[in-house]
Amino acid sequence: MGKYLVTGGAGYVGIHVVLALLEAGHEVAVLDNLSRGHRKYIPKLVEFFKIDLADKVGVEQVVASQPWDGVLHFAALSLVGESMRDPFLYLRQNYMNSLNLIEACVKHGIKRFVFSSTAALFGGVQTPPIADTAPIDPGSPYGESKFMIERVLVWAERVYGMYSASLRYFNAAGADPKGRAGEDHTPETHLIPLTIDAALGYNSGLKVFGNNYPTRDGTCVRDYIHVNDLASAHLLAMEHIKGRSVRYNLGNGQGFTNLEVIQSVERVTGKKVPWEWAAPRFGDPDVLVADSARIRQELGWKPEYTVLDQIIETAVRWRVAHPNGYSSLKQKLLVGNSKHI
Ligand SMILES: NC(=O)c1ccc[n+]([C@@H]2O[C@H](COP(=O)([O-])OP(=O)(O)OC[C@H]3O[C@@H](n4cnc5c(N)ncnc54)[C@H](O)[C@@H]3O)[C@@H](O)[C@H]2O)c1
Ligand SMILES: O=c1ccn([C@@H]2O[C@H](COP(=O)(O)OP(=O)(O)O[C@H]3O[C@H](CO)[C@@H](O)[C@H](O)[C@H]3O)[C@@H](O)[C@H]2O)c(=O)[nH]1
Repeated sequence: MGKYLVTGGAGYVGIHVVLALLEAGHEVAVLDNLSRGHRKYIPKLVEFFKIDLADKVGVEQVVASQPWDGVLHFAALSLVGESMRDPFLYLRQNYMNSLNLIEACVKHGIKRFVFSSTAALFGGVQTPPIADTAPIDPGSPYGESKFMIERVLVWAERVYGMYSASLRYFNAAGADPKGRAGEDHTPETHLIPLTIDAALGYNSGLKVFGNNYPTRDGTCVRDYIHVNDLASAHLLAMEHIKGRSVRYNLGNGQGFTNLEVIQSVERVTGKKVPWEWAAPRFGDPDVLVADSARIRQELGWKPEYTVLDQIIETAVRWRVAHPNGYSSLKQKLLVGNSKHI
C-alpha cells in the first residue's frame, strides 16, 4: 500500500480519485486552496493541506514533509470558456503553479507523478476518434496551459528521471454510485449538470451554445467518461509508472451531441428539459472523441460505464439527493445560464 499526495483533491474529479485510493487501501493527503473545491466531503482520515500551489515554499514543505509514493496533480483552472476570456490567467497560473509542484517533486525524489491533462490539447481539428499520437493543436489557452505542463514533465524525466503519466481526459461526467461525491461547481458551467438542473427545475433553463457546427445535428460532440472510470485509470497508471513516462487519451470512444445529452437527461429523469439556442461559446472544439486503445492495451484499463444514460443516471441520483450541492447552507441560485463563462 502507498501514501499519495493529491493536489486538487477537493475538486470534482479529485474527490472521486481520493475515494478510490482509500478504497484500494492507500493512505491519502490532499493539497487544495479550496478556491473551487469543497473541504466538507474530504473524508476525515485524509490529511488536508490548505495551500495555494502559487505558494512555492508552502508547496515544497508539503512535498518534503513525508515519503510520498506518488503525487497526483488535479489542481488547476479548467474551464475552456473562462480561459478564452482571461488567457493569461490560465497560461500563468496553470503553468507556474505546476512548475512549483513539479520542481519540488523532483527536488525531493518523487518517483511517480500522475497529471490531469485534457482532450483540449487537440482543438477538435482531427478526425475522431483522436489517438494519443494525434498532432497537438490546443483550441484554447486552457488546453495550451496543459500542454505546457506536459512539456515540463518531459524535461523532469529527461533531466531528473521523474516518471509521469499524463492522462488526457475527455469530458468527466457522473457521480460516485455510492452517493459520497458528485459534481458541484459555483457557478456551474458544464453541460450535464446544467441540463440535469434544468430538468429538475433548479435553474431557469439550458442555453445550447451554437447550432451550426459540422456535426449530425449542428451541436458540438463530446465523449463523456464516468469519474469512477477516470479514477480506476489513475490507480492503474500510478501502479504502472516504472521506467518510462506515458501519455494516454482517456474516454469512452463514443461521441454525443449536446442535443443527445438533453435527450438522455429527459429519458433518465422522465422530465422535459427547457432549453433554447444561444451563440456558440468561443474556443469550443467541434468534436472531441477519444481513441483510448493504448491505455486499454498497455494497462488493461476498461471503462465500466459505457452507456450515456447510465453515466447520467449516477449524476441525477446525486443531484436529487443533494439539491444544494455540498453545502447544506448554500442557497439555490439561478446560476445555470445567466452567468455562464
Ligand atoms: N472535469 C472535466 O471534464 C475534465 C476533463 C479533462 C481534464 N480535467 C482536469 O482535471 C482536473 C480536475 O478537474 P475538475 O473538474 O475536478 O476541476 P475542479 O475545479 O472541480 O477541481 C479543481 C480543484 O483544484 C483546486 N485548485 C485550483 N487552483 C488551485 C491552486 N492554485 N492551488 C491549490 N488548489 C487549487 C480547486 O479548489 C479545486 O478543488 C483539472 O486539472 C482539469 O483541468 C477535467
Ligand atoms: O450551458 C452550457 C454549457 C455547455 N454547453 C456545451 O456543452 C459542450 C460541453 O461543454 P462543457 O460541459 O462545458 O465541457 P467542455 O467545454 O467540453 O470542457 C470539459 O471537458 C474538457 C475535455 O474535453 C476538459 O478539459 C474541461 O476541463 C472540461 O470543462 C460544449 O459544446 C458547450 O458549448 C452548452 O451548450 N451550454
